[in-house]
Amino acid sequence: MALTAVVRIPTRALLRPWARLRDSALGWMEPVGGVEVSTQRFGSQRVLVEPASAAGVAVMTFKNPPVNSLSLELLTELVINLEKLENDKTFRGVVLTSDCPGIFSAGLDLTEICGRNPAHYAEYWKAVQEMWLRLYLSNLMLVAAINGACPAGGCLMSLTCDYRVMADNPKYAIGLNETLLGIVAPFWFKDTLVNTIGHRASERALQLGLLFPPTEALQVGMVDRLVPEDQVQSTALSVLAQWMAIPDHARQLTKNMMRKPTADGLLKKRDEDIQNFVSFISRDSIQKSLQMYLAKLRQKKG
Ligand SMILES: CCCCCC/C=C\CC(=O)SCCNC(=O)CCNC(=O)[C@H](O)C(C)(C)COP(=O)(O)OP(=O)(O)OC[C@H]1O[C@@H](n2cnc3c(N)ncnc32)[C@H](O)[C@@H]1OP(=O)(O)O
Repeated sequence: MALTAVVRIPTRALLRPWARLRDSALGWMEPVGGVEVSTQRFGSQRVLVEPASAAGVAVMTFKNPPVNSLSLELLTELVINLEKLENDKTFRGVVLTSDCPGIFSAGLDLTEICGRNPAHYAEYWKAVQEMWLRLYLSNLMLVAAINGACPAGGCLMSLTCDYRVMADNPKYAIGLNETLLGIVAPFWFKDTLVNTIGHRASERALQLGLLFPPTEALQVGMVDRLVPEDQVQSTALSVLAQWMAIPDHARQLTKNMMRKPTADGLLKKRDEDIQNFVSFISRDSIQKSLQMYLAKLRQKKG
């Protein structure tokens, strides 16, 4: 791929995300008898975080209607809230789920990668990388409660989790469908998929941009369990309860041993990956494909 666009990569957003967002984490920590414990709902506008009834577990719910697209704001809030959970040693596990009926996440926000300038593409891609790195290398046990459609970036987010529970509804599908939009899933999307379903299945899924209905997703290993829609979150919580029985230290070291080499692939060339993305996404032909895809989505209603 030609590396033509050279852009300045703004770092302010993700190095100090707190500086950009009004922190609405009221009630995050309450001093009780000199010990700080998390007691109530916190989070931010688009990412709600609620301690579950089981000790040590939180539910992180994405609320970015209509489709939980991964806007820059949502990505930033996700990273902030994850970091808060990581720093609060009372939490060991998190369920990730959606507040948008029938949709886990529609993936990257197409309005962030269409019709903007190179500096914006760079800032946005850095936020996507940051989301992936933080989730993929999280010390917390992460379980995705996939309660709806889960294409592209939404699928990637779920693949960073340690376990995936999906609603058994044939209307929903999950997969990395980038080629259908005329774009190419980056190597770290590919690596995450290969680590989950293996090389041959990934090769086919990525080339064809396959969106798997739940039964097929289970067969190929993209999700770990299917349950009726109203049991997705409770099942995710009971899976976490089983994982909690494993000593954290040993589990965390094992997770890191399994995942660090993949994450290092991106960490070693983050800036190059951003330059690649910016030069690819800025091409006229790619912008035209994305505009046509967005127009088709918008026309669906009309
Ligand atoms: C070298 C690097 C290369 C680049 C690598 C890029 C990597 C990742 C790619 C992505 O993640 S791109 C995003 C891919 N996502 C999709 O293909 C999903 C598209 N959306 C849908 O299929 C459907 O919207 C849905 C999620 C199945 C939901 O269907 P539903 O019928 O409930 O809702 P819609 O009417 O389709 O949509 C409502 C509303 O939302 C807008 N919208 C949908 N998806 C997106 C999105 N990803 N980004 C921004 N906006 C989105 C849709 O246009 C509608 O808008 P309005 O008409 O209400 O204005």
